[in-house]
Amino acid sequence: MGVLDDIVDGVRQDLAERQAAVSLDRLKERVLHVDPALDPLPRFRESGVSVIAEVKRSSPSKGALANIPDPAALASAYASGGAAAISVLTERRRFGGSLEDLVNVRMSVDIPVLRKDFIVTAYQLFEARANGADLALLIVAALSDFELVSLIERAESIGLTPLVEAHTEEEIARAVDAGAKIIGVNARNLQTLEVDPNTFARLAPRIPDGIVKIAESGVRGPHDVIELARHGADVVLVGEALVTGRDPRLGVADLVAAGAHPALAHRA
Ligand SMILES: O=C(O)c1ccccc1NCC(=O)[C@H](O)[C@H](O)COP(=O)(O)O
Repeated sequence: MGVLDDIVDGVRQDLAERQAAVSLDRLKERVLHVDPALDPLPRFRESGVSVIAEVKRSSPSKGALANIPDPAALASAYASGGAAAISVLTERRRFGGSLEDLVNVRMSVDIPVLRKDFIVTAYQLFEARANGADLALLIVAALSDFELVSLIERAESIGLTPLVEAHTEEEIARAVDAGAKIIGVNARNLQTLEVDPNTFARLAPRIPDGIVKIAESGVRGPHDVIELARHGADVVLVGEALVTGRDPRLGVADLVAAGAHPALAHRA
């Protein structure tokens, strides 16, 4: 069993417990009363590279990364540094996250918030929206074509914007065919955990114009942002470099400044 399958297995076990505690009908009711979702697309389509800054405590590849006692304070710092959105890892077993983190971050910022998790059922989408998420991650490698299409449709029907993640040429094609409006190219192979920094440059030309292109994983600093922008990235999603860096606000501000560099005005 690869790492991704192992993670999804644990996610399904935790999910069964939550489903036993809170019915889908109860979640649907909560979704009706939550504030409308924010649309991230206009910001992602602005000139310059947008930054999605991640709340990430630990990971399967690196173990413990950062003690984050107050995710809301971290998210506020990211927002004041100019982040376009916040990513919150809500998976518990391998990333140390929770839906509580999502709620706390939601209450602390007025920019879009992504639920970054291993979503395999509509129930998790309702959970995401009920707890204030504006976007939800859908990982192509974890889903059949039928599941991907139906989860995209379900997400959109409740106001969530799906970020569809791919790591290979074939997964990009599946994401495009499923109707993704935002595709994240993850440089990390989720079965082996290896990060190949050339993944975005190799796969971005496969993504049709009009679809927002996000470069995910392994972004270490401003130089990487400039390189990814040259290859057509609209957005970068950064976790480890920010949570292990010296100052989250300045860390984001440096990435935003790199992505706004005038030399990138005519980027691919
Ligand atoms: O980060 C991991 O080790 C990981 C392993 C298996 C599945 C997902 C994983 N990470 C989730 C992410 O996609 C990253 O947190 C995100 O792209 C940010 O990456 P980084 O900037 O390299 O922390």
